[in-house]
Amino acid sequence: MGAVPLVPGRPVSVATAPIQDLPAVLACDLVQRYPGSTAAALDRFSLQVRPGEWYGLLGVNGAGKTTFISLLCGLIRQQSGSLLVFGRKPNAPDREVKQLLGLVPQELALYEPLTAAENMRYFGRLIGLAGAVLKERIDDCLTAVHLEAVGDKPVSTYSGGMKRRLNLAAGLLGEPRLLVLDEPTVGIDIQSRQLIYERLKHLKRQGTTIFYTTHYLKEAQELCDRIGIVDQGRLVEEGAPSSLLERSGATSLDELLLTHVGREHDC
Ligand SMILES: Nc1ncnc2c1ncn2[C@@H]1O[C@H](COP(=O)(O)OP(=O)(O)OP(=O)(O)O)[C@@H](O)[C@H]1O
Repeated sequence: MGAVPLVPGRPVSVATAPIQDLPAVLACDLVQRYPGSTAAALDRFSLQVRPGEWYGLLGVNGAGKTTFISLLCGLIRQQSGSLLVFGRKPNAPDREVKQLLGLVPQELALYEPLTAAENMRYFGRLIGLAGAVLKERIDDCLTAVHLEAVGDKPVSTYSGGMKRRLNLAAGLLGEPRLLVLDEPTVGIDIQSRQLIYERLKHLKRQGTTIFYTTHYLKEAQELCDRIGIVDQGRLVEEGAPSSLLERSGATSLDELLLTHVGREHDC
């Protein structure tokens, strides 16, 4: 593998570099088009996420956030450009990157008739966990999202907020270095949202890199180290929330986001 520039002018070799010296995400000139679509879902899209950073990708519906996350997690085939996660290609056959990455998808990926613990066992086995280690990870992750007391209940009996928390717990099973969350708190009350954010803050303190999308812009402003704004598949703004606002003169991220999107969009 080649050299990946983390700091301009200071390339590091992927083969020998410790994970923490590599960009968590390095995307260059991605172009992605769905079959039958005239407009590109991603249009020369580039961004870099530093290890240990909390990066928020914001944009209106249809801007391209989920498409980028799908590429990042190797869920769709990359058409053009380059993309590396800690120096590794997301869809490399050795699946090494899968051990570095945890995904909390927008759509709940849970089996309703199974209990929370059974769901976790299933997902844990998919990423190669087994035996006592798997049991310990399940206990830890259910406790982390305050579901340990109801782990033996079928998911069909859970509230929406509990399902969201279980979705997060499943993404934490492999102790990922990069946690990717696509609208992790959509449609849940402030209490469950708070719980999820507390857990994410804890993970960040431990060095986990967090990449997330949200429509809760006030929270993104408070939580993220840096924010990128995507519009019609292009990254149109990027920076620390405070400097973005200072630079643009906007009073909030909502206002800033609206200055970047075409009037035909709905938010
Ligand atoms: N499977 C698909 N087939 C065809 N077009 C798609 C598909 N998935 C997404 N698109 C289109 O690609 C563009 C980007 O969609 P994407 O889901 O990445 O946006 P998003 O920013 O995640 O939106 P949201 O905030 O609503 O989740 C949109 O124009 C969308 O209609």
